[in-house]
Amino acid sequence: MDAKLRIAVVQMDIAFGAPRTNRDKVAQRIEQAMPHHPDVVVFPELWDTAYDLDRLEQLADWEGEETKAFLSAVARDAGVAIVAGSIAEKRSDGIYNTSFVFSKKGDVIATYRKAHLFRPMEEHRHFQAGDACAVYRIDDVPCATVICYDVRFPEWVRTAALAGAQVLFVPAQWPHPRLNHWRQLLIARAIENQLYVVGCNRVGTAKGTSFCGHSMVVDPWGEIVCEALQREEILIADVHLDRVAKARHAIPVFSDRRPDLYAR
Ligand SMILES: NC(=O)CCC(=O)C(=O)O
Repeated sequence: MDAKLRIAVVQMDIAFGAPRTNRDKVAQRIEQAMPHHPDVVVFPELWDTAYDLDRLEQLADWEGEETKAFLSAVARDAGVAIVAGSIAEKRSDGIYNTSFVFSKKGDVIATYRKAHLFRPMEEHRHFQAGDACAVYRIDDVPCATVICYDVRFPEWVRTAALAGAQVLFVPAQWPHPRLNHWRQLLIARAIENQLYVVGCNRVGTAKGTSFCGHSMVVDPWGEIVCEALQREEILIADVHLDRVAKARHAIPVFSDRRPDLYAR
């Protein structure tokens, strides 16, 4: 049987350094998405604090406790899974750019910490890098998350694909003037790994940086299923796993790989 997921991609502006305001907005957006009956709702990168890096120490959520309490209740009450973009998570060894995933029952089913820190935006001065790929299941569909700059690393996305992911979520705060990179990279990762890619970017400006939106869902053949403009929007898309199987059957990239030839 064709496994299917209905995904709501929430493209939104993020209030700078204001987690409470942003939490309220996230709850509102879930309410707005629910009449479309999504199985999963996805949010952008650092939707709680934005890039308020100077105040990150005071704003970061200790072990994600507040975020988990909040989103676990929202997911359970609404009966929807949540790929919670990412938040600033404080831990004993530093602050991480962390994505939690919640099941429809409100359980935390995955934790992914951004592995590649984006130096042009000073991430390396404020965050610790994660070092583990996370593959998880939403309604039996194998999914993975990478965060924004991570998508520039084909080896990392391949790691998730080899671990079984068939839907890849990419929460982001991707700015101009690299809209073209954002779009092309999402499409390239979908084609080369023959999986769905769900990019969820923010819009708005912060400290003179303008974020380019254009969240999109790309199918395993590299076709754009839907794409947002540069404004607040909720995209709704159905992903069908039989399309992953068909693409992989038509061009057997995974069985034709030659890892013996590839540099590490
Ligand atoms: N938040 C980020 O990781 C930004 C990545 C980015 O802009 C890029 O060009 O890569």
